[in-house]
Amino acid sequence: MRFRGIIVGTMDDLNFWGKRVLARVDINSPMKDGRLLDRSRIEAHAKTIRELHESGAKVVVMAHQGRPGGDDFDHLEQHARALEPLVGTSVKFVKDVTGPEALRIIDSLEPGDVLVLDNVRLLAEENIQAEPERLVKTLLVRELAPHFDVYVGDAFATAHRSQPSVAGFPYVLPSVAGRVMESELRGLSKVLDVSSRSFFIGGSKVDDVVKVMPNLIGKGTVMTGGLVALTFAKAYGQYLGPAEDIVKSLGVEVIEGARRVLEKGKVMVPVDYVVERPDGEVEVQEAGQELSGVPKDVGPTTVAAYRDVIDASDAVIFKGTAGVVEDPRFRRGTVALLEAALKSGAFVLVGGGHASAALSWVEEGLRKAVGYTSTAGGAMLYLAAGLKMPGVEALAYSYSKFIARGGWP
Ligand SMILES: Nc1ncnc2c1ncn2[C@@H]1O[C@H](COP(=O)(O)OP(=O)(O)OP(=O)(O)O)[C@@H](O)[C@H]1O
Ligand SMILES: O=C(O)[C@H](O)COP(=O)(O)O
Repeated sequence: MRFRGIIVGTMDDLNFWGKRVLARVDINSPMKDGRLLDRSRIEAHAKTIRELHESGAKVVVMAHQGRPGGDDFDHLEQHARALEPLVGTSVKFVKDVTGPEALRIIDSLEPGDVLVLDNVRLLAEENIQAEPERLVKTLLVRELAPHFDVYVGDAFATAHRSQPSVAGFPYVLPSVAGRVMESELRGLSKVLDVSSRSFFIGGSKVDDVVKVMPNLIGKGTVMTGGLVALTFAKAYGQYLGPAEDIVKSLGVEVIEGARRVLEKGKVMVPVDYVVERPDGEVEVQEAGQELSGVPKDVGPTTVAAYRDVIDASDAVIFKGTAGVVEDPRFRRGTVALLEAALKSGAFVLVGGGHASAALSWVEEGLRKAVGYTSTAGGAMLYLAAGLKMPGVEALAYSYSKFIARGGWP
């Protein structure tokens, strides 16, 4: 398939019967207290895994959950259990990635078997980002690649990361796009190039947002929520009270990056917050004043201001959440903004694990008005900003090196 001037192979290009397939998917899901809060990514990628199983491949699933040190950093056993009914066969799980136990099971698989490896980010080197020449030298690639015939790159939501599991294997194995990767590339390239659009960008991955924002300024009004909003409020010189330390913990380079974005153009920040006081009580407070607690959602006046922008847009691109949605007390801003977008008649694109999960809290009749739901938040923004996606570039390289030349073993 062609995508923005490059060609990547798809699963239609290969016969998988009896082949050892390493399928990198993105089933990184919202979790709280060790429990999965949402399974939409698992459901999305199950289609790719099921097709490989039914094609008689020996399927090994590689994925991550969370980031080291994060509350949602966990094993993938629950994910393997959740996949089983969706894939239609028993799913093996091994609490290992490149160790002897994993390799023993990989080498013993029969056609149609499915094995899920443990969280690939348990390996320190998976958490680096580097050029392909460095990625192919990692232990992860060197240990696993010899046990496989083909790599299926399905982790579109992680394709903006130049990490070994995402952008290393296609340089040493014949590789094609999985069904999620294929549909996201086809779907998003259609919906991202619309005229009058606005962006709601929230959530906690401020480093990603600050990186792509310079390319979004001028492409539509940007409304912010979550930690992204607090960072830009700080960059505007707002005093955040108890939230000062939270923003400072993101790092000086992130705040400086936000300031550089504001030199290129303005972004909208909340005019009121829902704060959680030290005594646990919740109240709405105006921005800019001495906050009595940590801001954990946007307030009603902000929703009203953002609604005016949304109503004037032909398309609204939604990434991240307005509040700490793991806590039901801080979901109102996100749900209200999603409902405003869905009622506005604009084309609504919702991207990301938590943002897509938030759709489930919107009343069902309204939910149907969503124009496109992407498994990716950050990666979708990279695409909207026209930035390179290492995971897609790697698949394009593999197509030219292996697939196009009939290099399929
Ligand atoms: N004010 C806030 N303070 C702290 N965390 C916040 C705040 N608002 C939102 N968050 C956190 O942001 C996270 C959701 O943002 P995130 O950027 O991960 O969105 P996403 O839709 O999952 O996109 P992606 O797919 O890129 O991860 C949630 O875990 C939520 O708790
Ligand atoms: O949820 C996501 O955005 C993807 O799984 C990538 O996760 P990351 O931002 O921790 O790399």
